[in-house]
Amino acid sequence: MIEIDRLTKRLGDTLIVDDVSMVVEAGTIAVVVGTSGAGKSTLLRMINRLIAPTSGRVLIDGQDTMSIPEDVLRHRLGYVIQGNGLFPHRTVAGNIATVPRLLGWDAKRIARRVDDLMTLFQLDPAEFAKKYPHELSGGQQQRVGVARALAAEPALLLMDEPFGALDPVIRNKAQEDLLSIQRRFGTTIVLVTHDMEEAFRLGDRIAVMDDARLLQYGTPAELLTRPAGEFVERLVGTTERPFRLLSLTKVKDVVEPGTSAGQPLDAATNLRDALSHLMWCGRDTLPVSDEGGALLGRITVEGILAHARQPA
Ligand SMILES: Nc1ncnc2c1ncn2[C@@H]1O[C@H](COP(=O)(O)OP(=O)(O)OP(=O)(O)O)[C@@H](O)[C@H]1O
Repeated sequence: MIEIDRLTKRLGDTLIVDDVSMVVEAGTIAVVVGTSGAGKSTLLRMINRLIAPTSGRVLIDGQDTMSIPEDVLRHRLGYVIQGNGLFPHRTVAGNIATVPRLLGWDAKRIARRVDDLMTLFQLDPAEFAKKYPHELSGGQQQRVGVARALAAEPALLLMDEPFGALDPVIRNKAQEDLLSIQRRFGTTIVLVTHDMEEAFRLGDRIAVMDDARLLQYGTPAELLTRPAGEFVERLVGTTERPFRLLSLTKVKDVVEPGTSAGQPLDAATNLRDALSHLMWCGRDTLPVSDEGGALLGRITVEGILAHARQPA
């Protein structure tokens, strides 16, 4: 768990981060969004003490970070920066092995970990381990950047626009990879992004910053249904709001009794995808099944729209 307690950064007369408090529960993802220059990166860097706060504190699992030696802290907190920051003269394997080497892991354990991570990120070790960053595409470089940050199995991961340079298709894939890794290891993540779609997709909670201050910190549903003011409302997007709300609910939550013709939809599908699927197939209704294939009932366009009008 990360507790940010009245954290402030002042440079001269300018407040870069102004009295920000928020708690990131263990095993969850907090996404920080906001305008350019709002102080997001500075907030993130104060968590791992790359930037010293003017006042306030950060507690990690109850321990004040000021009482943890800086190098120990940085090894405990994985950190992924904009544009990946890979070492150009180290191979892919060498880059991923950086922190485990610093921590003195034995060679076998490092090799196994590098191999596992490369496989997880769909970079075939036989093909990529000995390549250098400049021989990779932008998307592959970013995946190596995330793999490197995860190498020493940090319980906490700080990510500053980690997928900023990726095109939309690879970006989706990278987000999926991150979510599956986060679920597998129960990693606690603080991620900064400009992309509201990304925030809604990844965030258990979203922090909205503007002009050095934290305007709201809440679940995606809270931001959509109870925005704390006009700025948050505009940022979460008035026109996309019904669709964002739909993407927060699963088919299993609005399944109706009854049967229907057609190929069943998986109950874990979100309502936004379900609606576009129904429209694509030109149907008003489809059966719903669980992951084992057992039929649970049906979903209707009418039921989805009723939910969009009246979110739970
Ligand atoms: N070392 C510094 N000296 C002077 N000003 C700084 C310094 N570091 C940051 N700032 C200013 O503080 C403000 C916040 O910067 P920060 O990078 O935290 O914002 P951000 O929300 O991450 O922005 P972006 O989304 O553009 O990356 C900016 O106006 C920036 O110019």
